[in-house]
Amino acid sequence: MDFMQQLRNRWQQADSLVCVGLDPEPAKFPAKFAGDPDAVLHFCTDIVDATAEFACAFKPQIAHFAALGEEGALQRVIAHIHARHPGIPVILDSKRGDIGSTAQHYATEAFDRYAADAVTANPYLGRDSMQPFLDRADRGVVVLCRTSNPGAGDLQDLLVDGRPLYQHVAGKVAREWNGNGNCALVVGATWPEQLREVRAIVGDVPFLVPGVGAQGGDAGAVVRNARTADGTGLMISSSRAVLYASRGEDYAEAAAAAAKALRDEINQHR
Ligand SMILES: O=c1ccn([C@@H]2O[C@H](COP(=O)(O)O)[C@@H](O)[C@H]2O)c(=O)[nH]1
Repeated sequence: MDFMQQLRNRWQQADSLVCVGLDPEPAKFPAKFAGDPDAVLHFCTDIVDATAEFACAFKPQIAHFAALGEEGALQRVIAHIHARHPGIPVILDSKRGDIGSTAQHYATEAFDRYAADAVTANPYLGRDSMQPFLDRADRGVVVLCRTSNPGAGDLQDLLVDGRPLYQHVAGKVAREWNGNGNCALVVGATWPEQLREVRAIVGDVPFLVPGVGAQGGDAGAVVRNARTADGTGLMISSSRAVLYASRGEDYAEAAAAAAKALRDEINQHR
């Protein structure tokens, strides 16, 4: 089943728009993982199993694994999600983008090496740099549009033909790059007004929305401004606020409670 169909099914079956981010930081792990050579793998799979019922997607962030030399753990975490929680799509957050011949290898990395269902991608090298991802019609391509960070506007807000650059990205993705229907957009929860504007440009294209939880975005405002007519269209992503809800022995239960609380808060506004 392709990424978009999996996502739609999951929105309905789990009644959830929550994406659980997997950003392992061993210094924040509970004490029981000290001395475990597979701590990253074990912590992440514990979190996955605890939060799966509340998740429409999981989003491992590649730098959090690669910086630790834990690419093997990333592969095994994704394999674990597919085996134990089939139907929950995995978005590899790697923000790739390069000339076409290199981008082809990034697509192979995300979809074949890691078996991700979707990947985040940086559009600023243009259409040819996105083509190897777009051509994988069964996989999702989640294009950076208006990111959640404080400096997002430095470049993304520059006016081009009277409109901010991020609006051009939104229009291009929705009208030119989405021939296979496999595109989504990253729009930060920290920018409710831009969420509303981008939704008006792109119709029902799904949004990956990081920035609730540790970055302070308002989940209710995200939903009110950016849901689609059927009350879906969003993958609202939280990493640290779920992963590190407790550093004690109850870390898995606390993560589950945080994911459930986010799901319930979101659903109040749908
Ligand atoms: O615009 C963006 C794009 C990606 N991210 C990533 O999402 C998570 C956010 O983590 P929190 O702990 O929930 O703040 C992280 O992996 C970022 O690399 C983003 O924050 N903003």
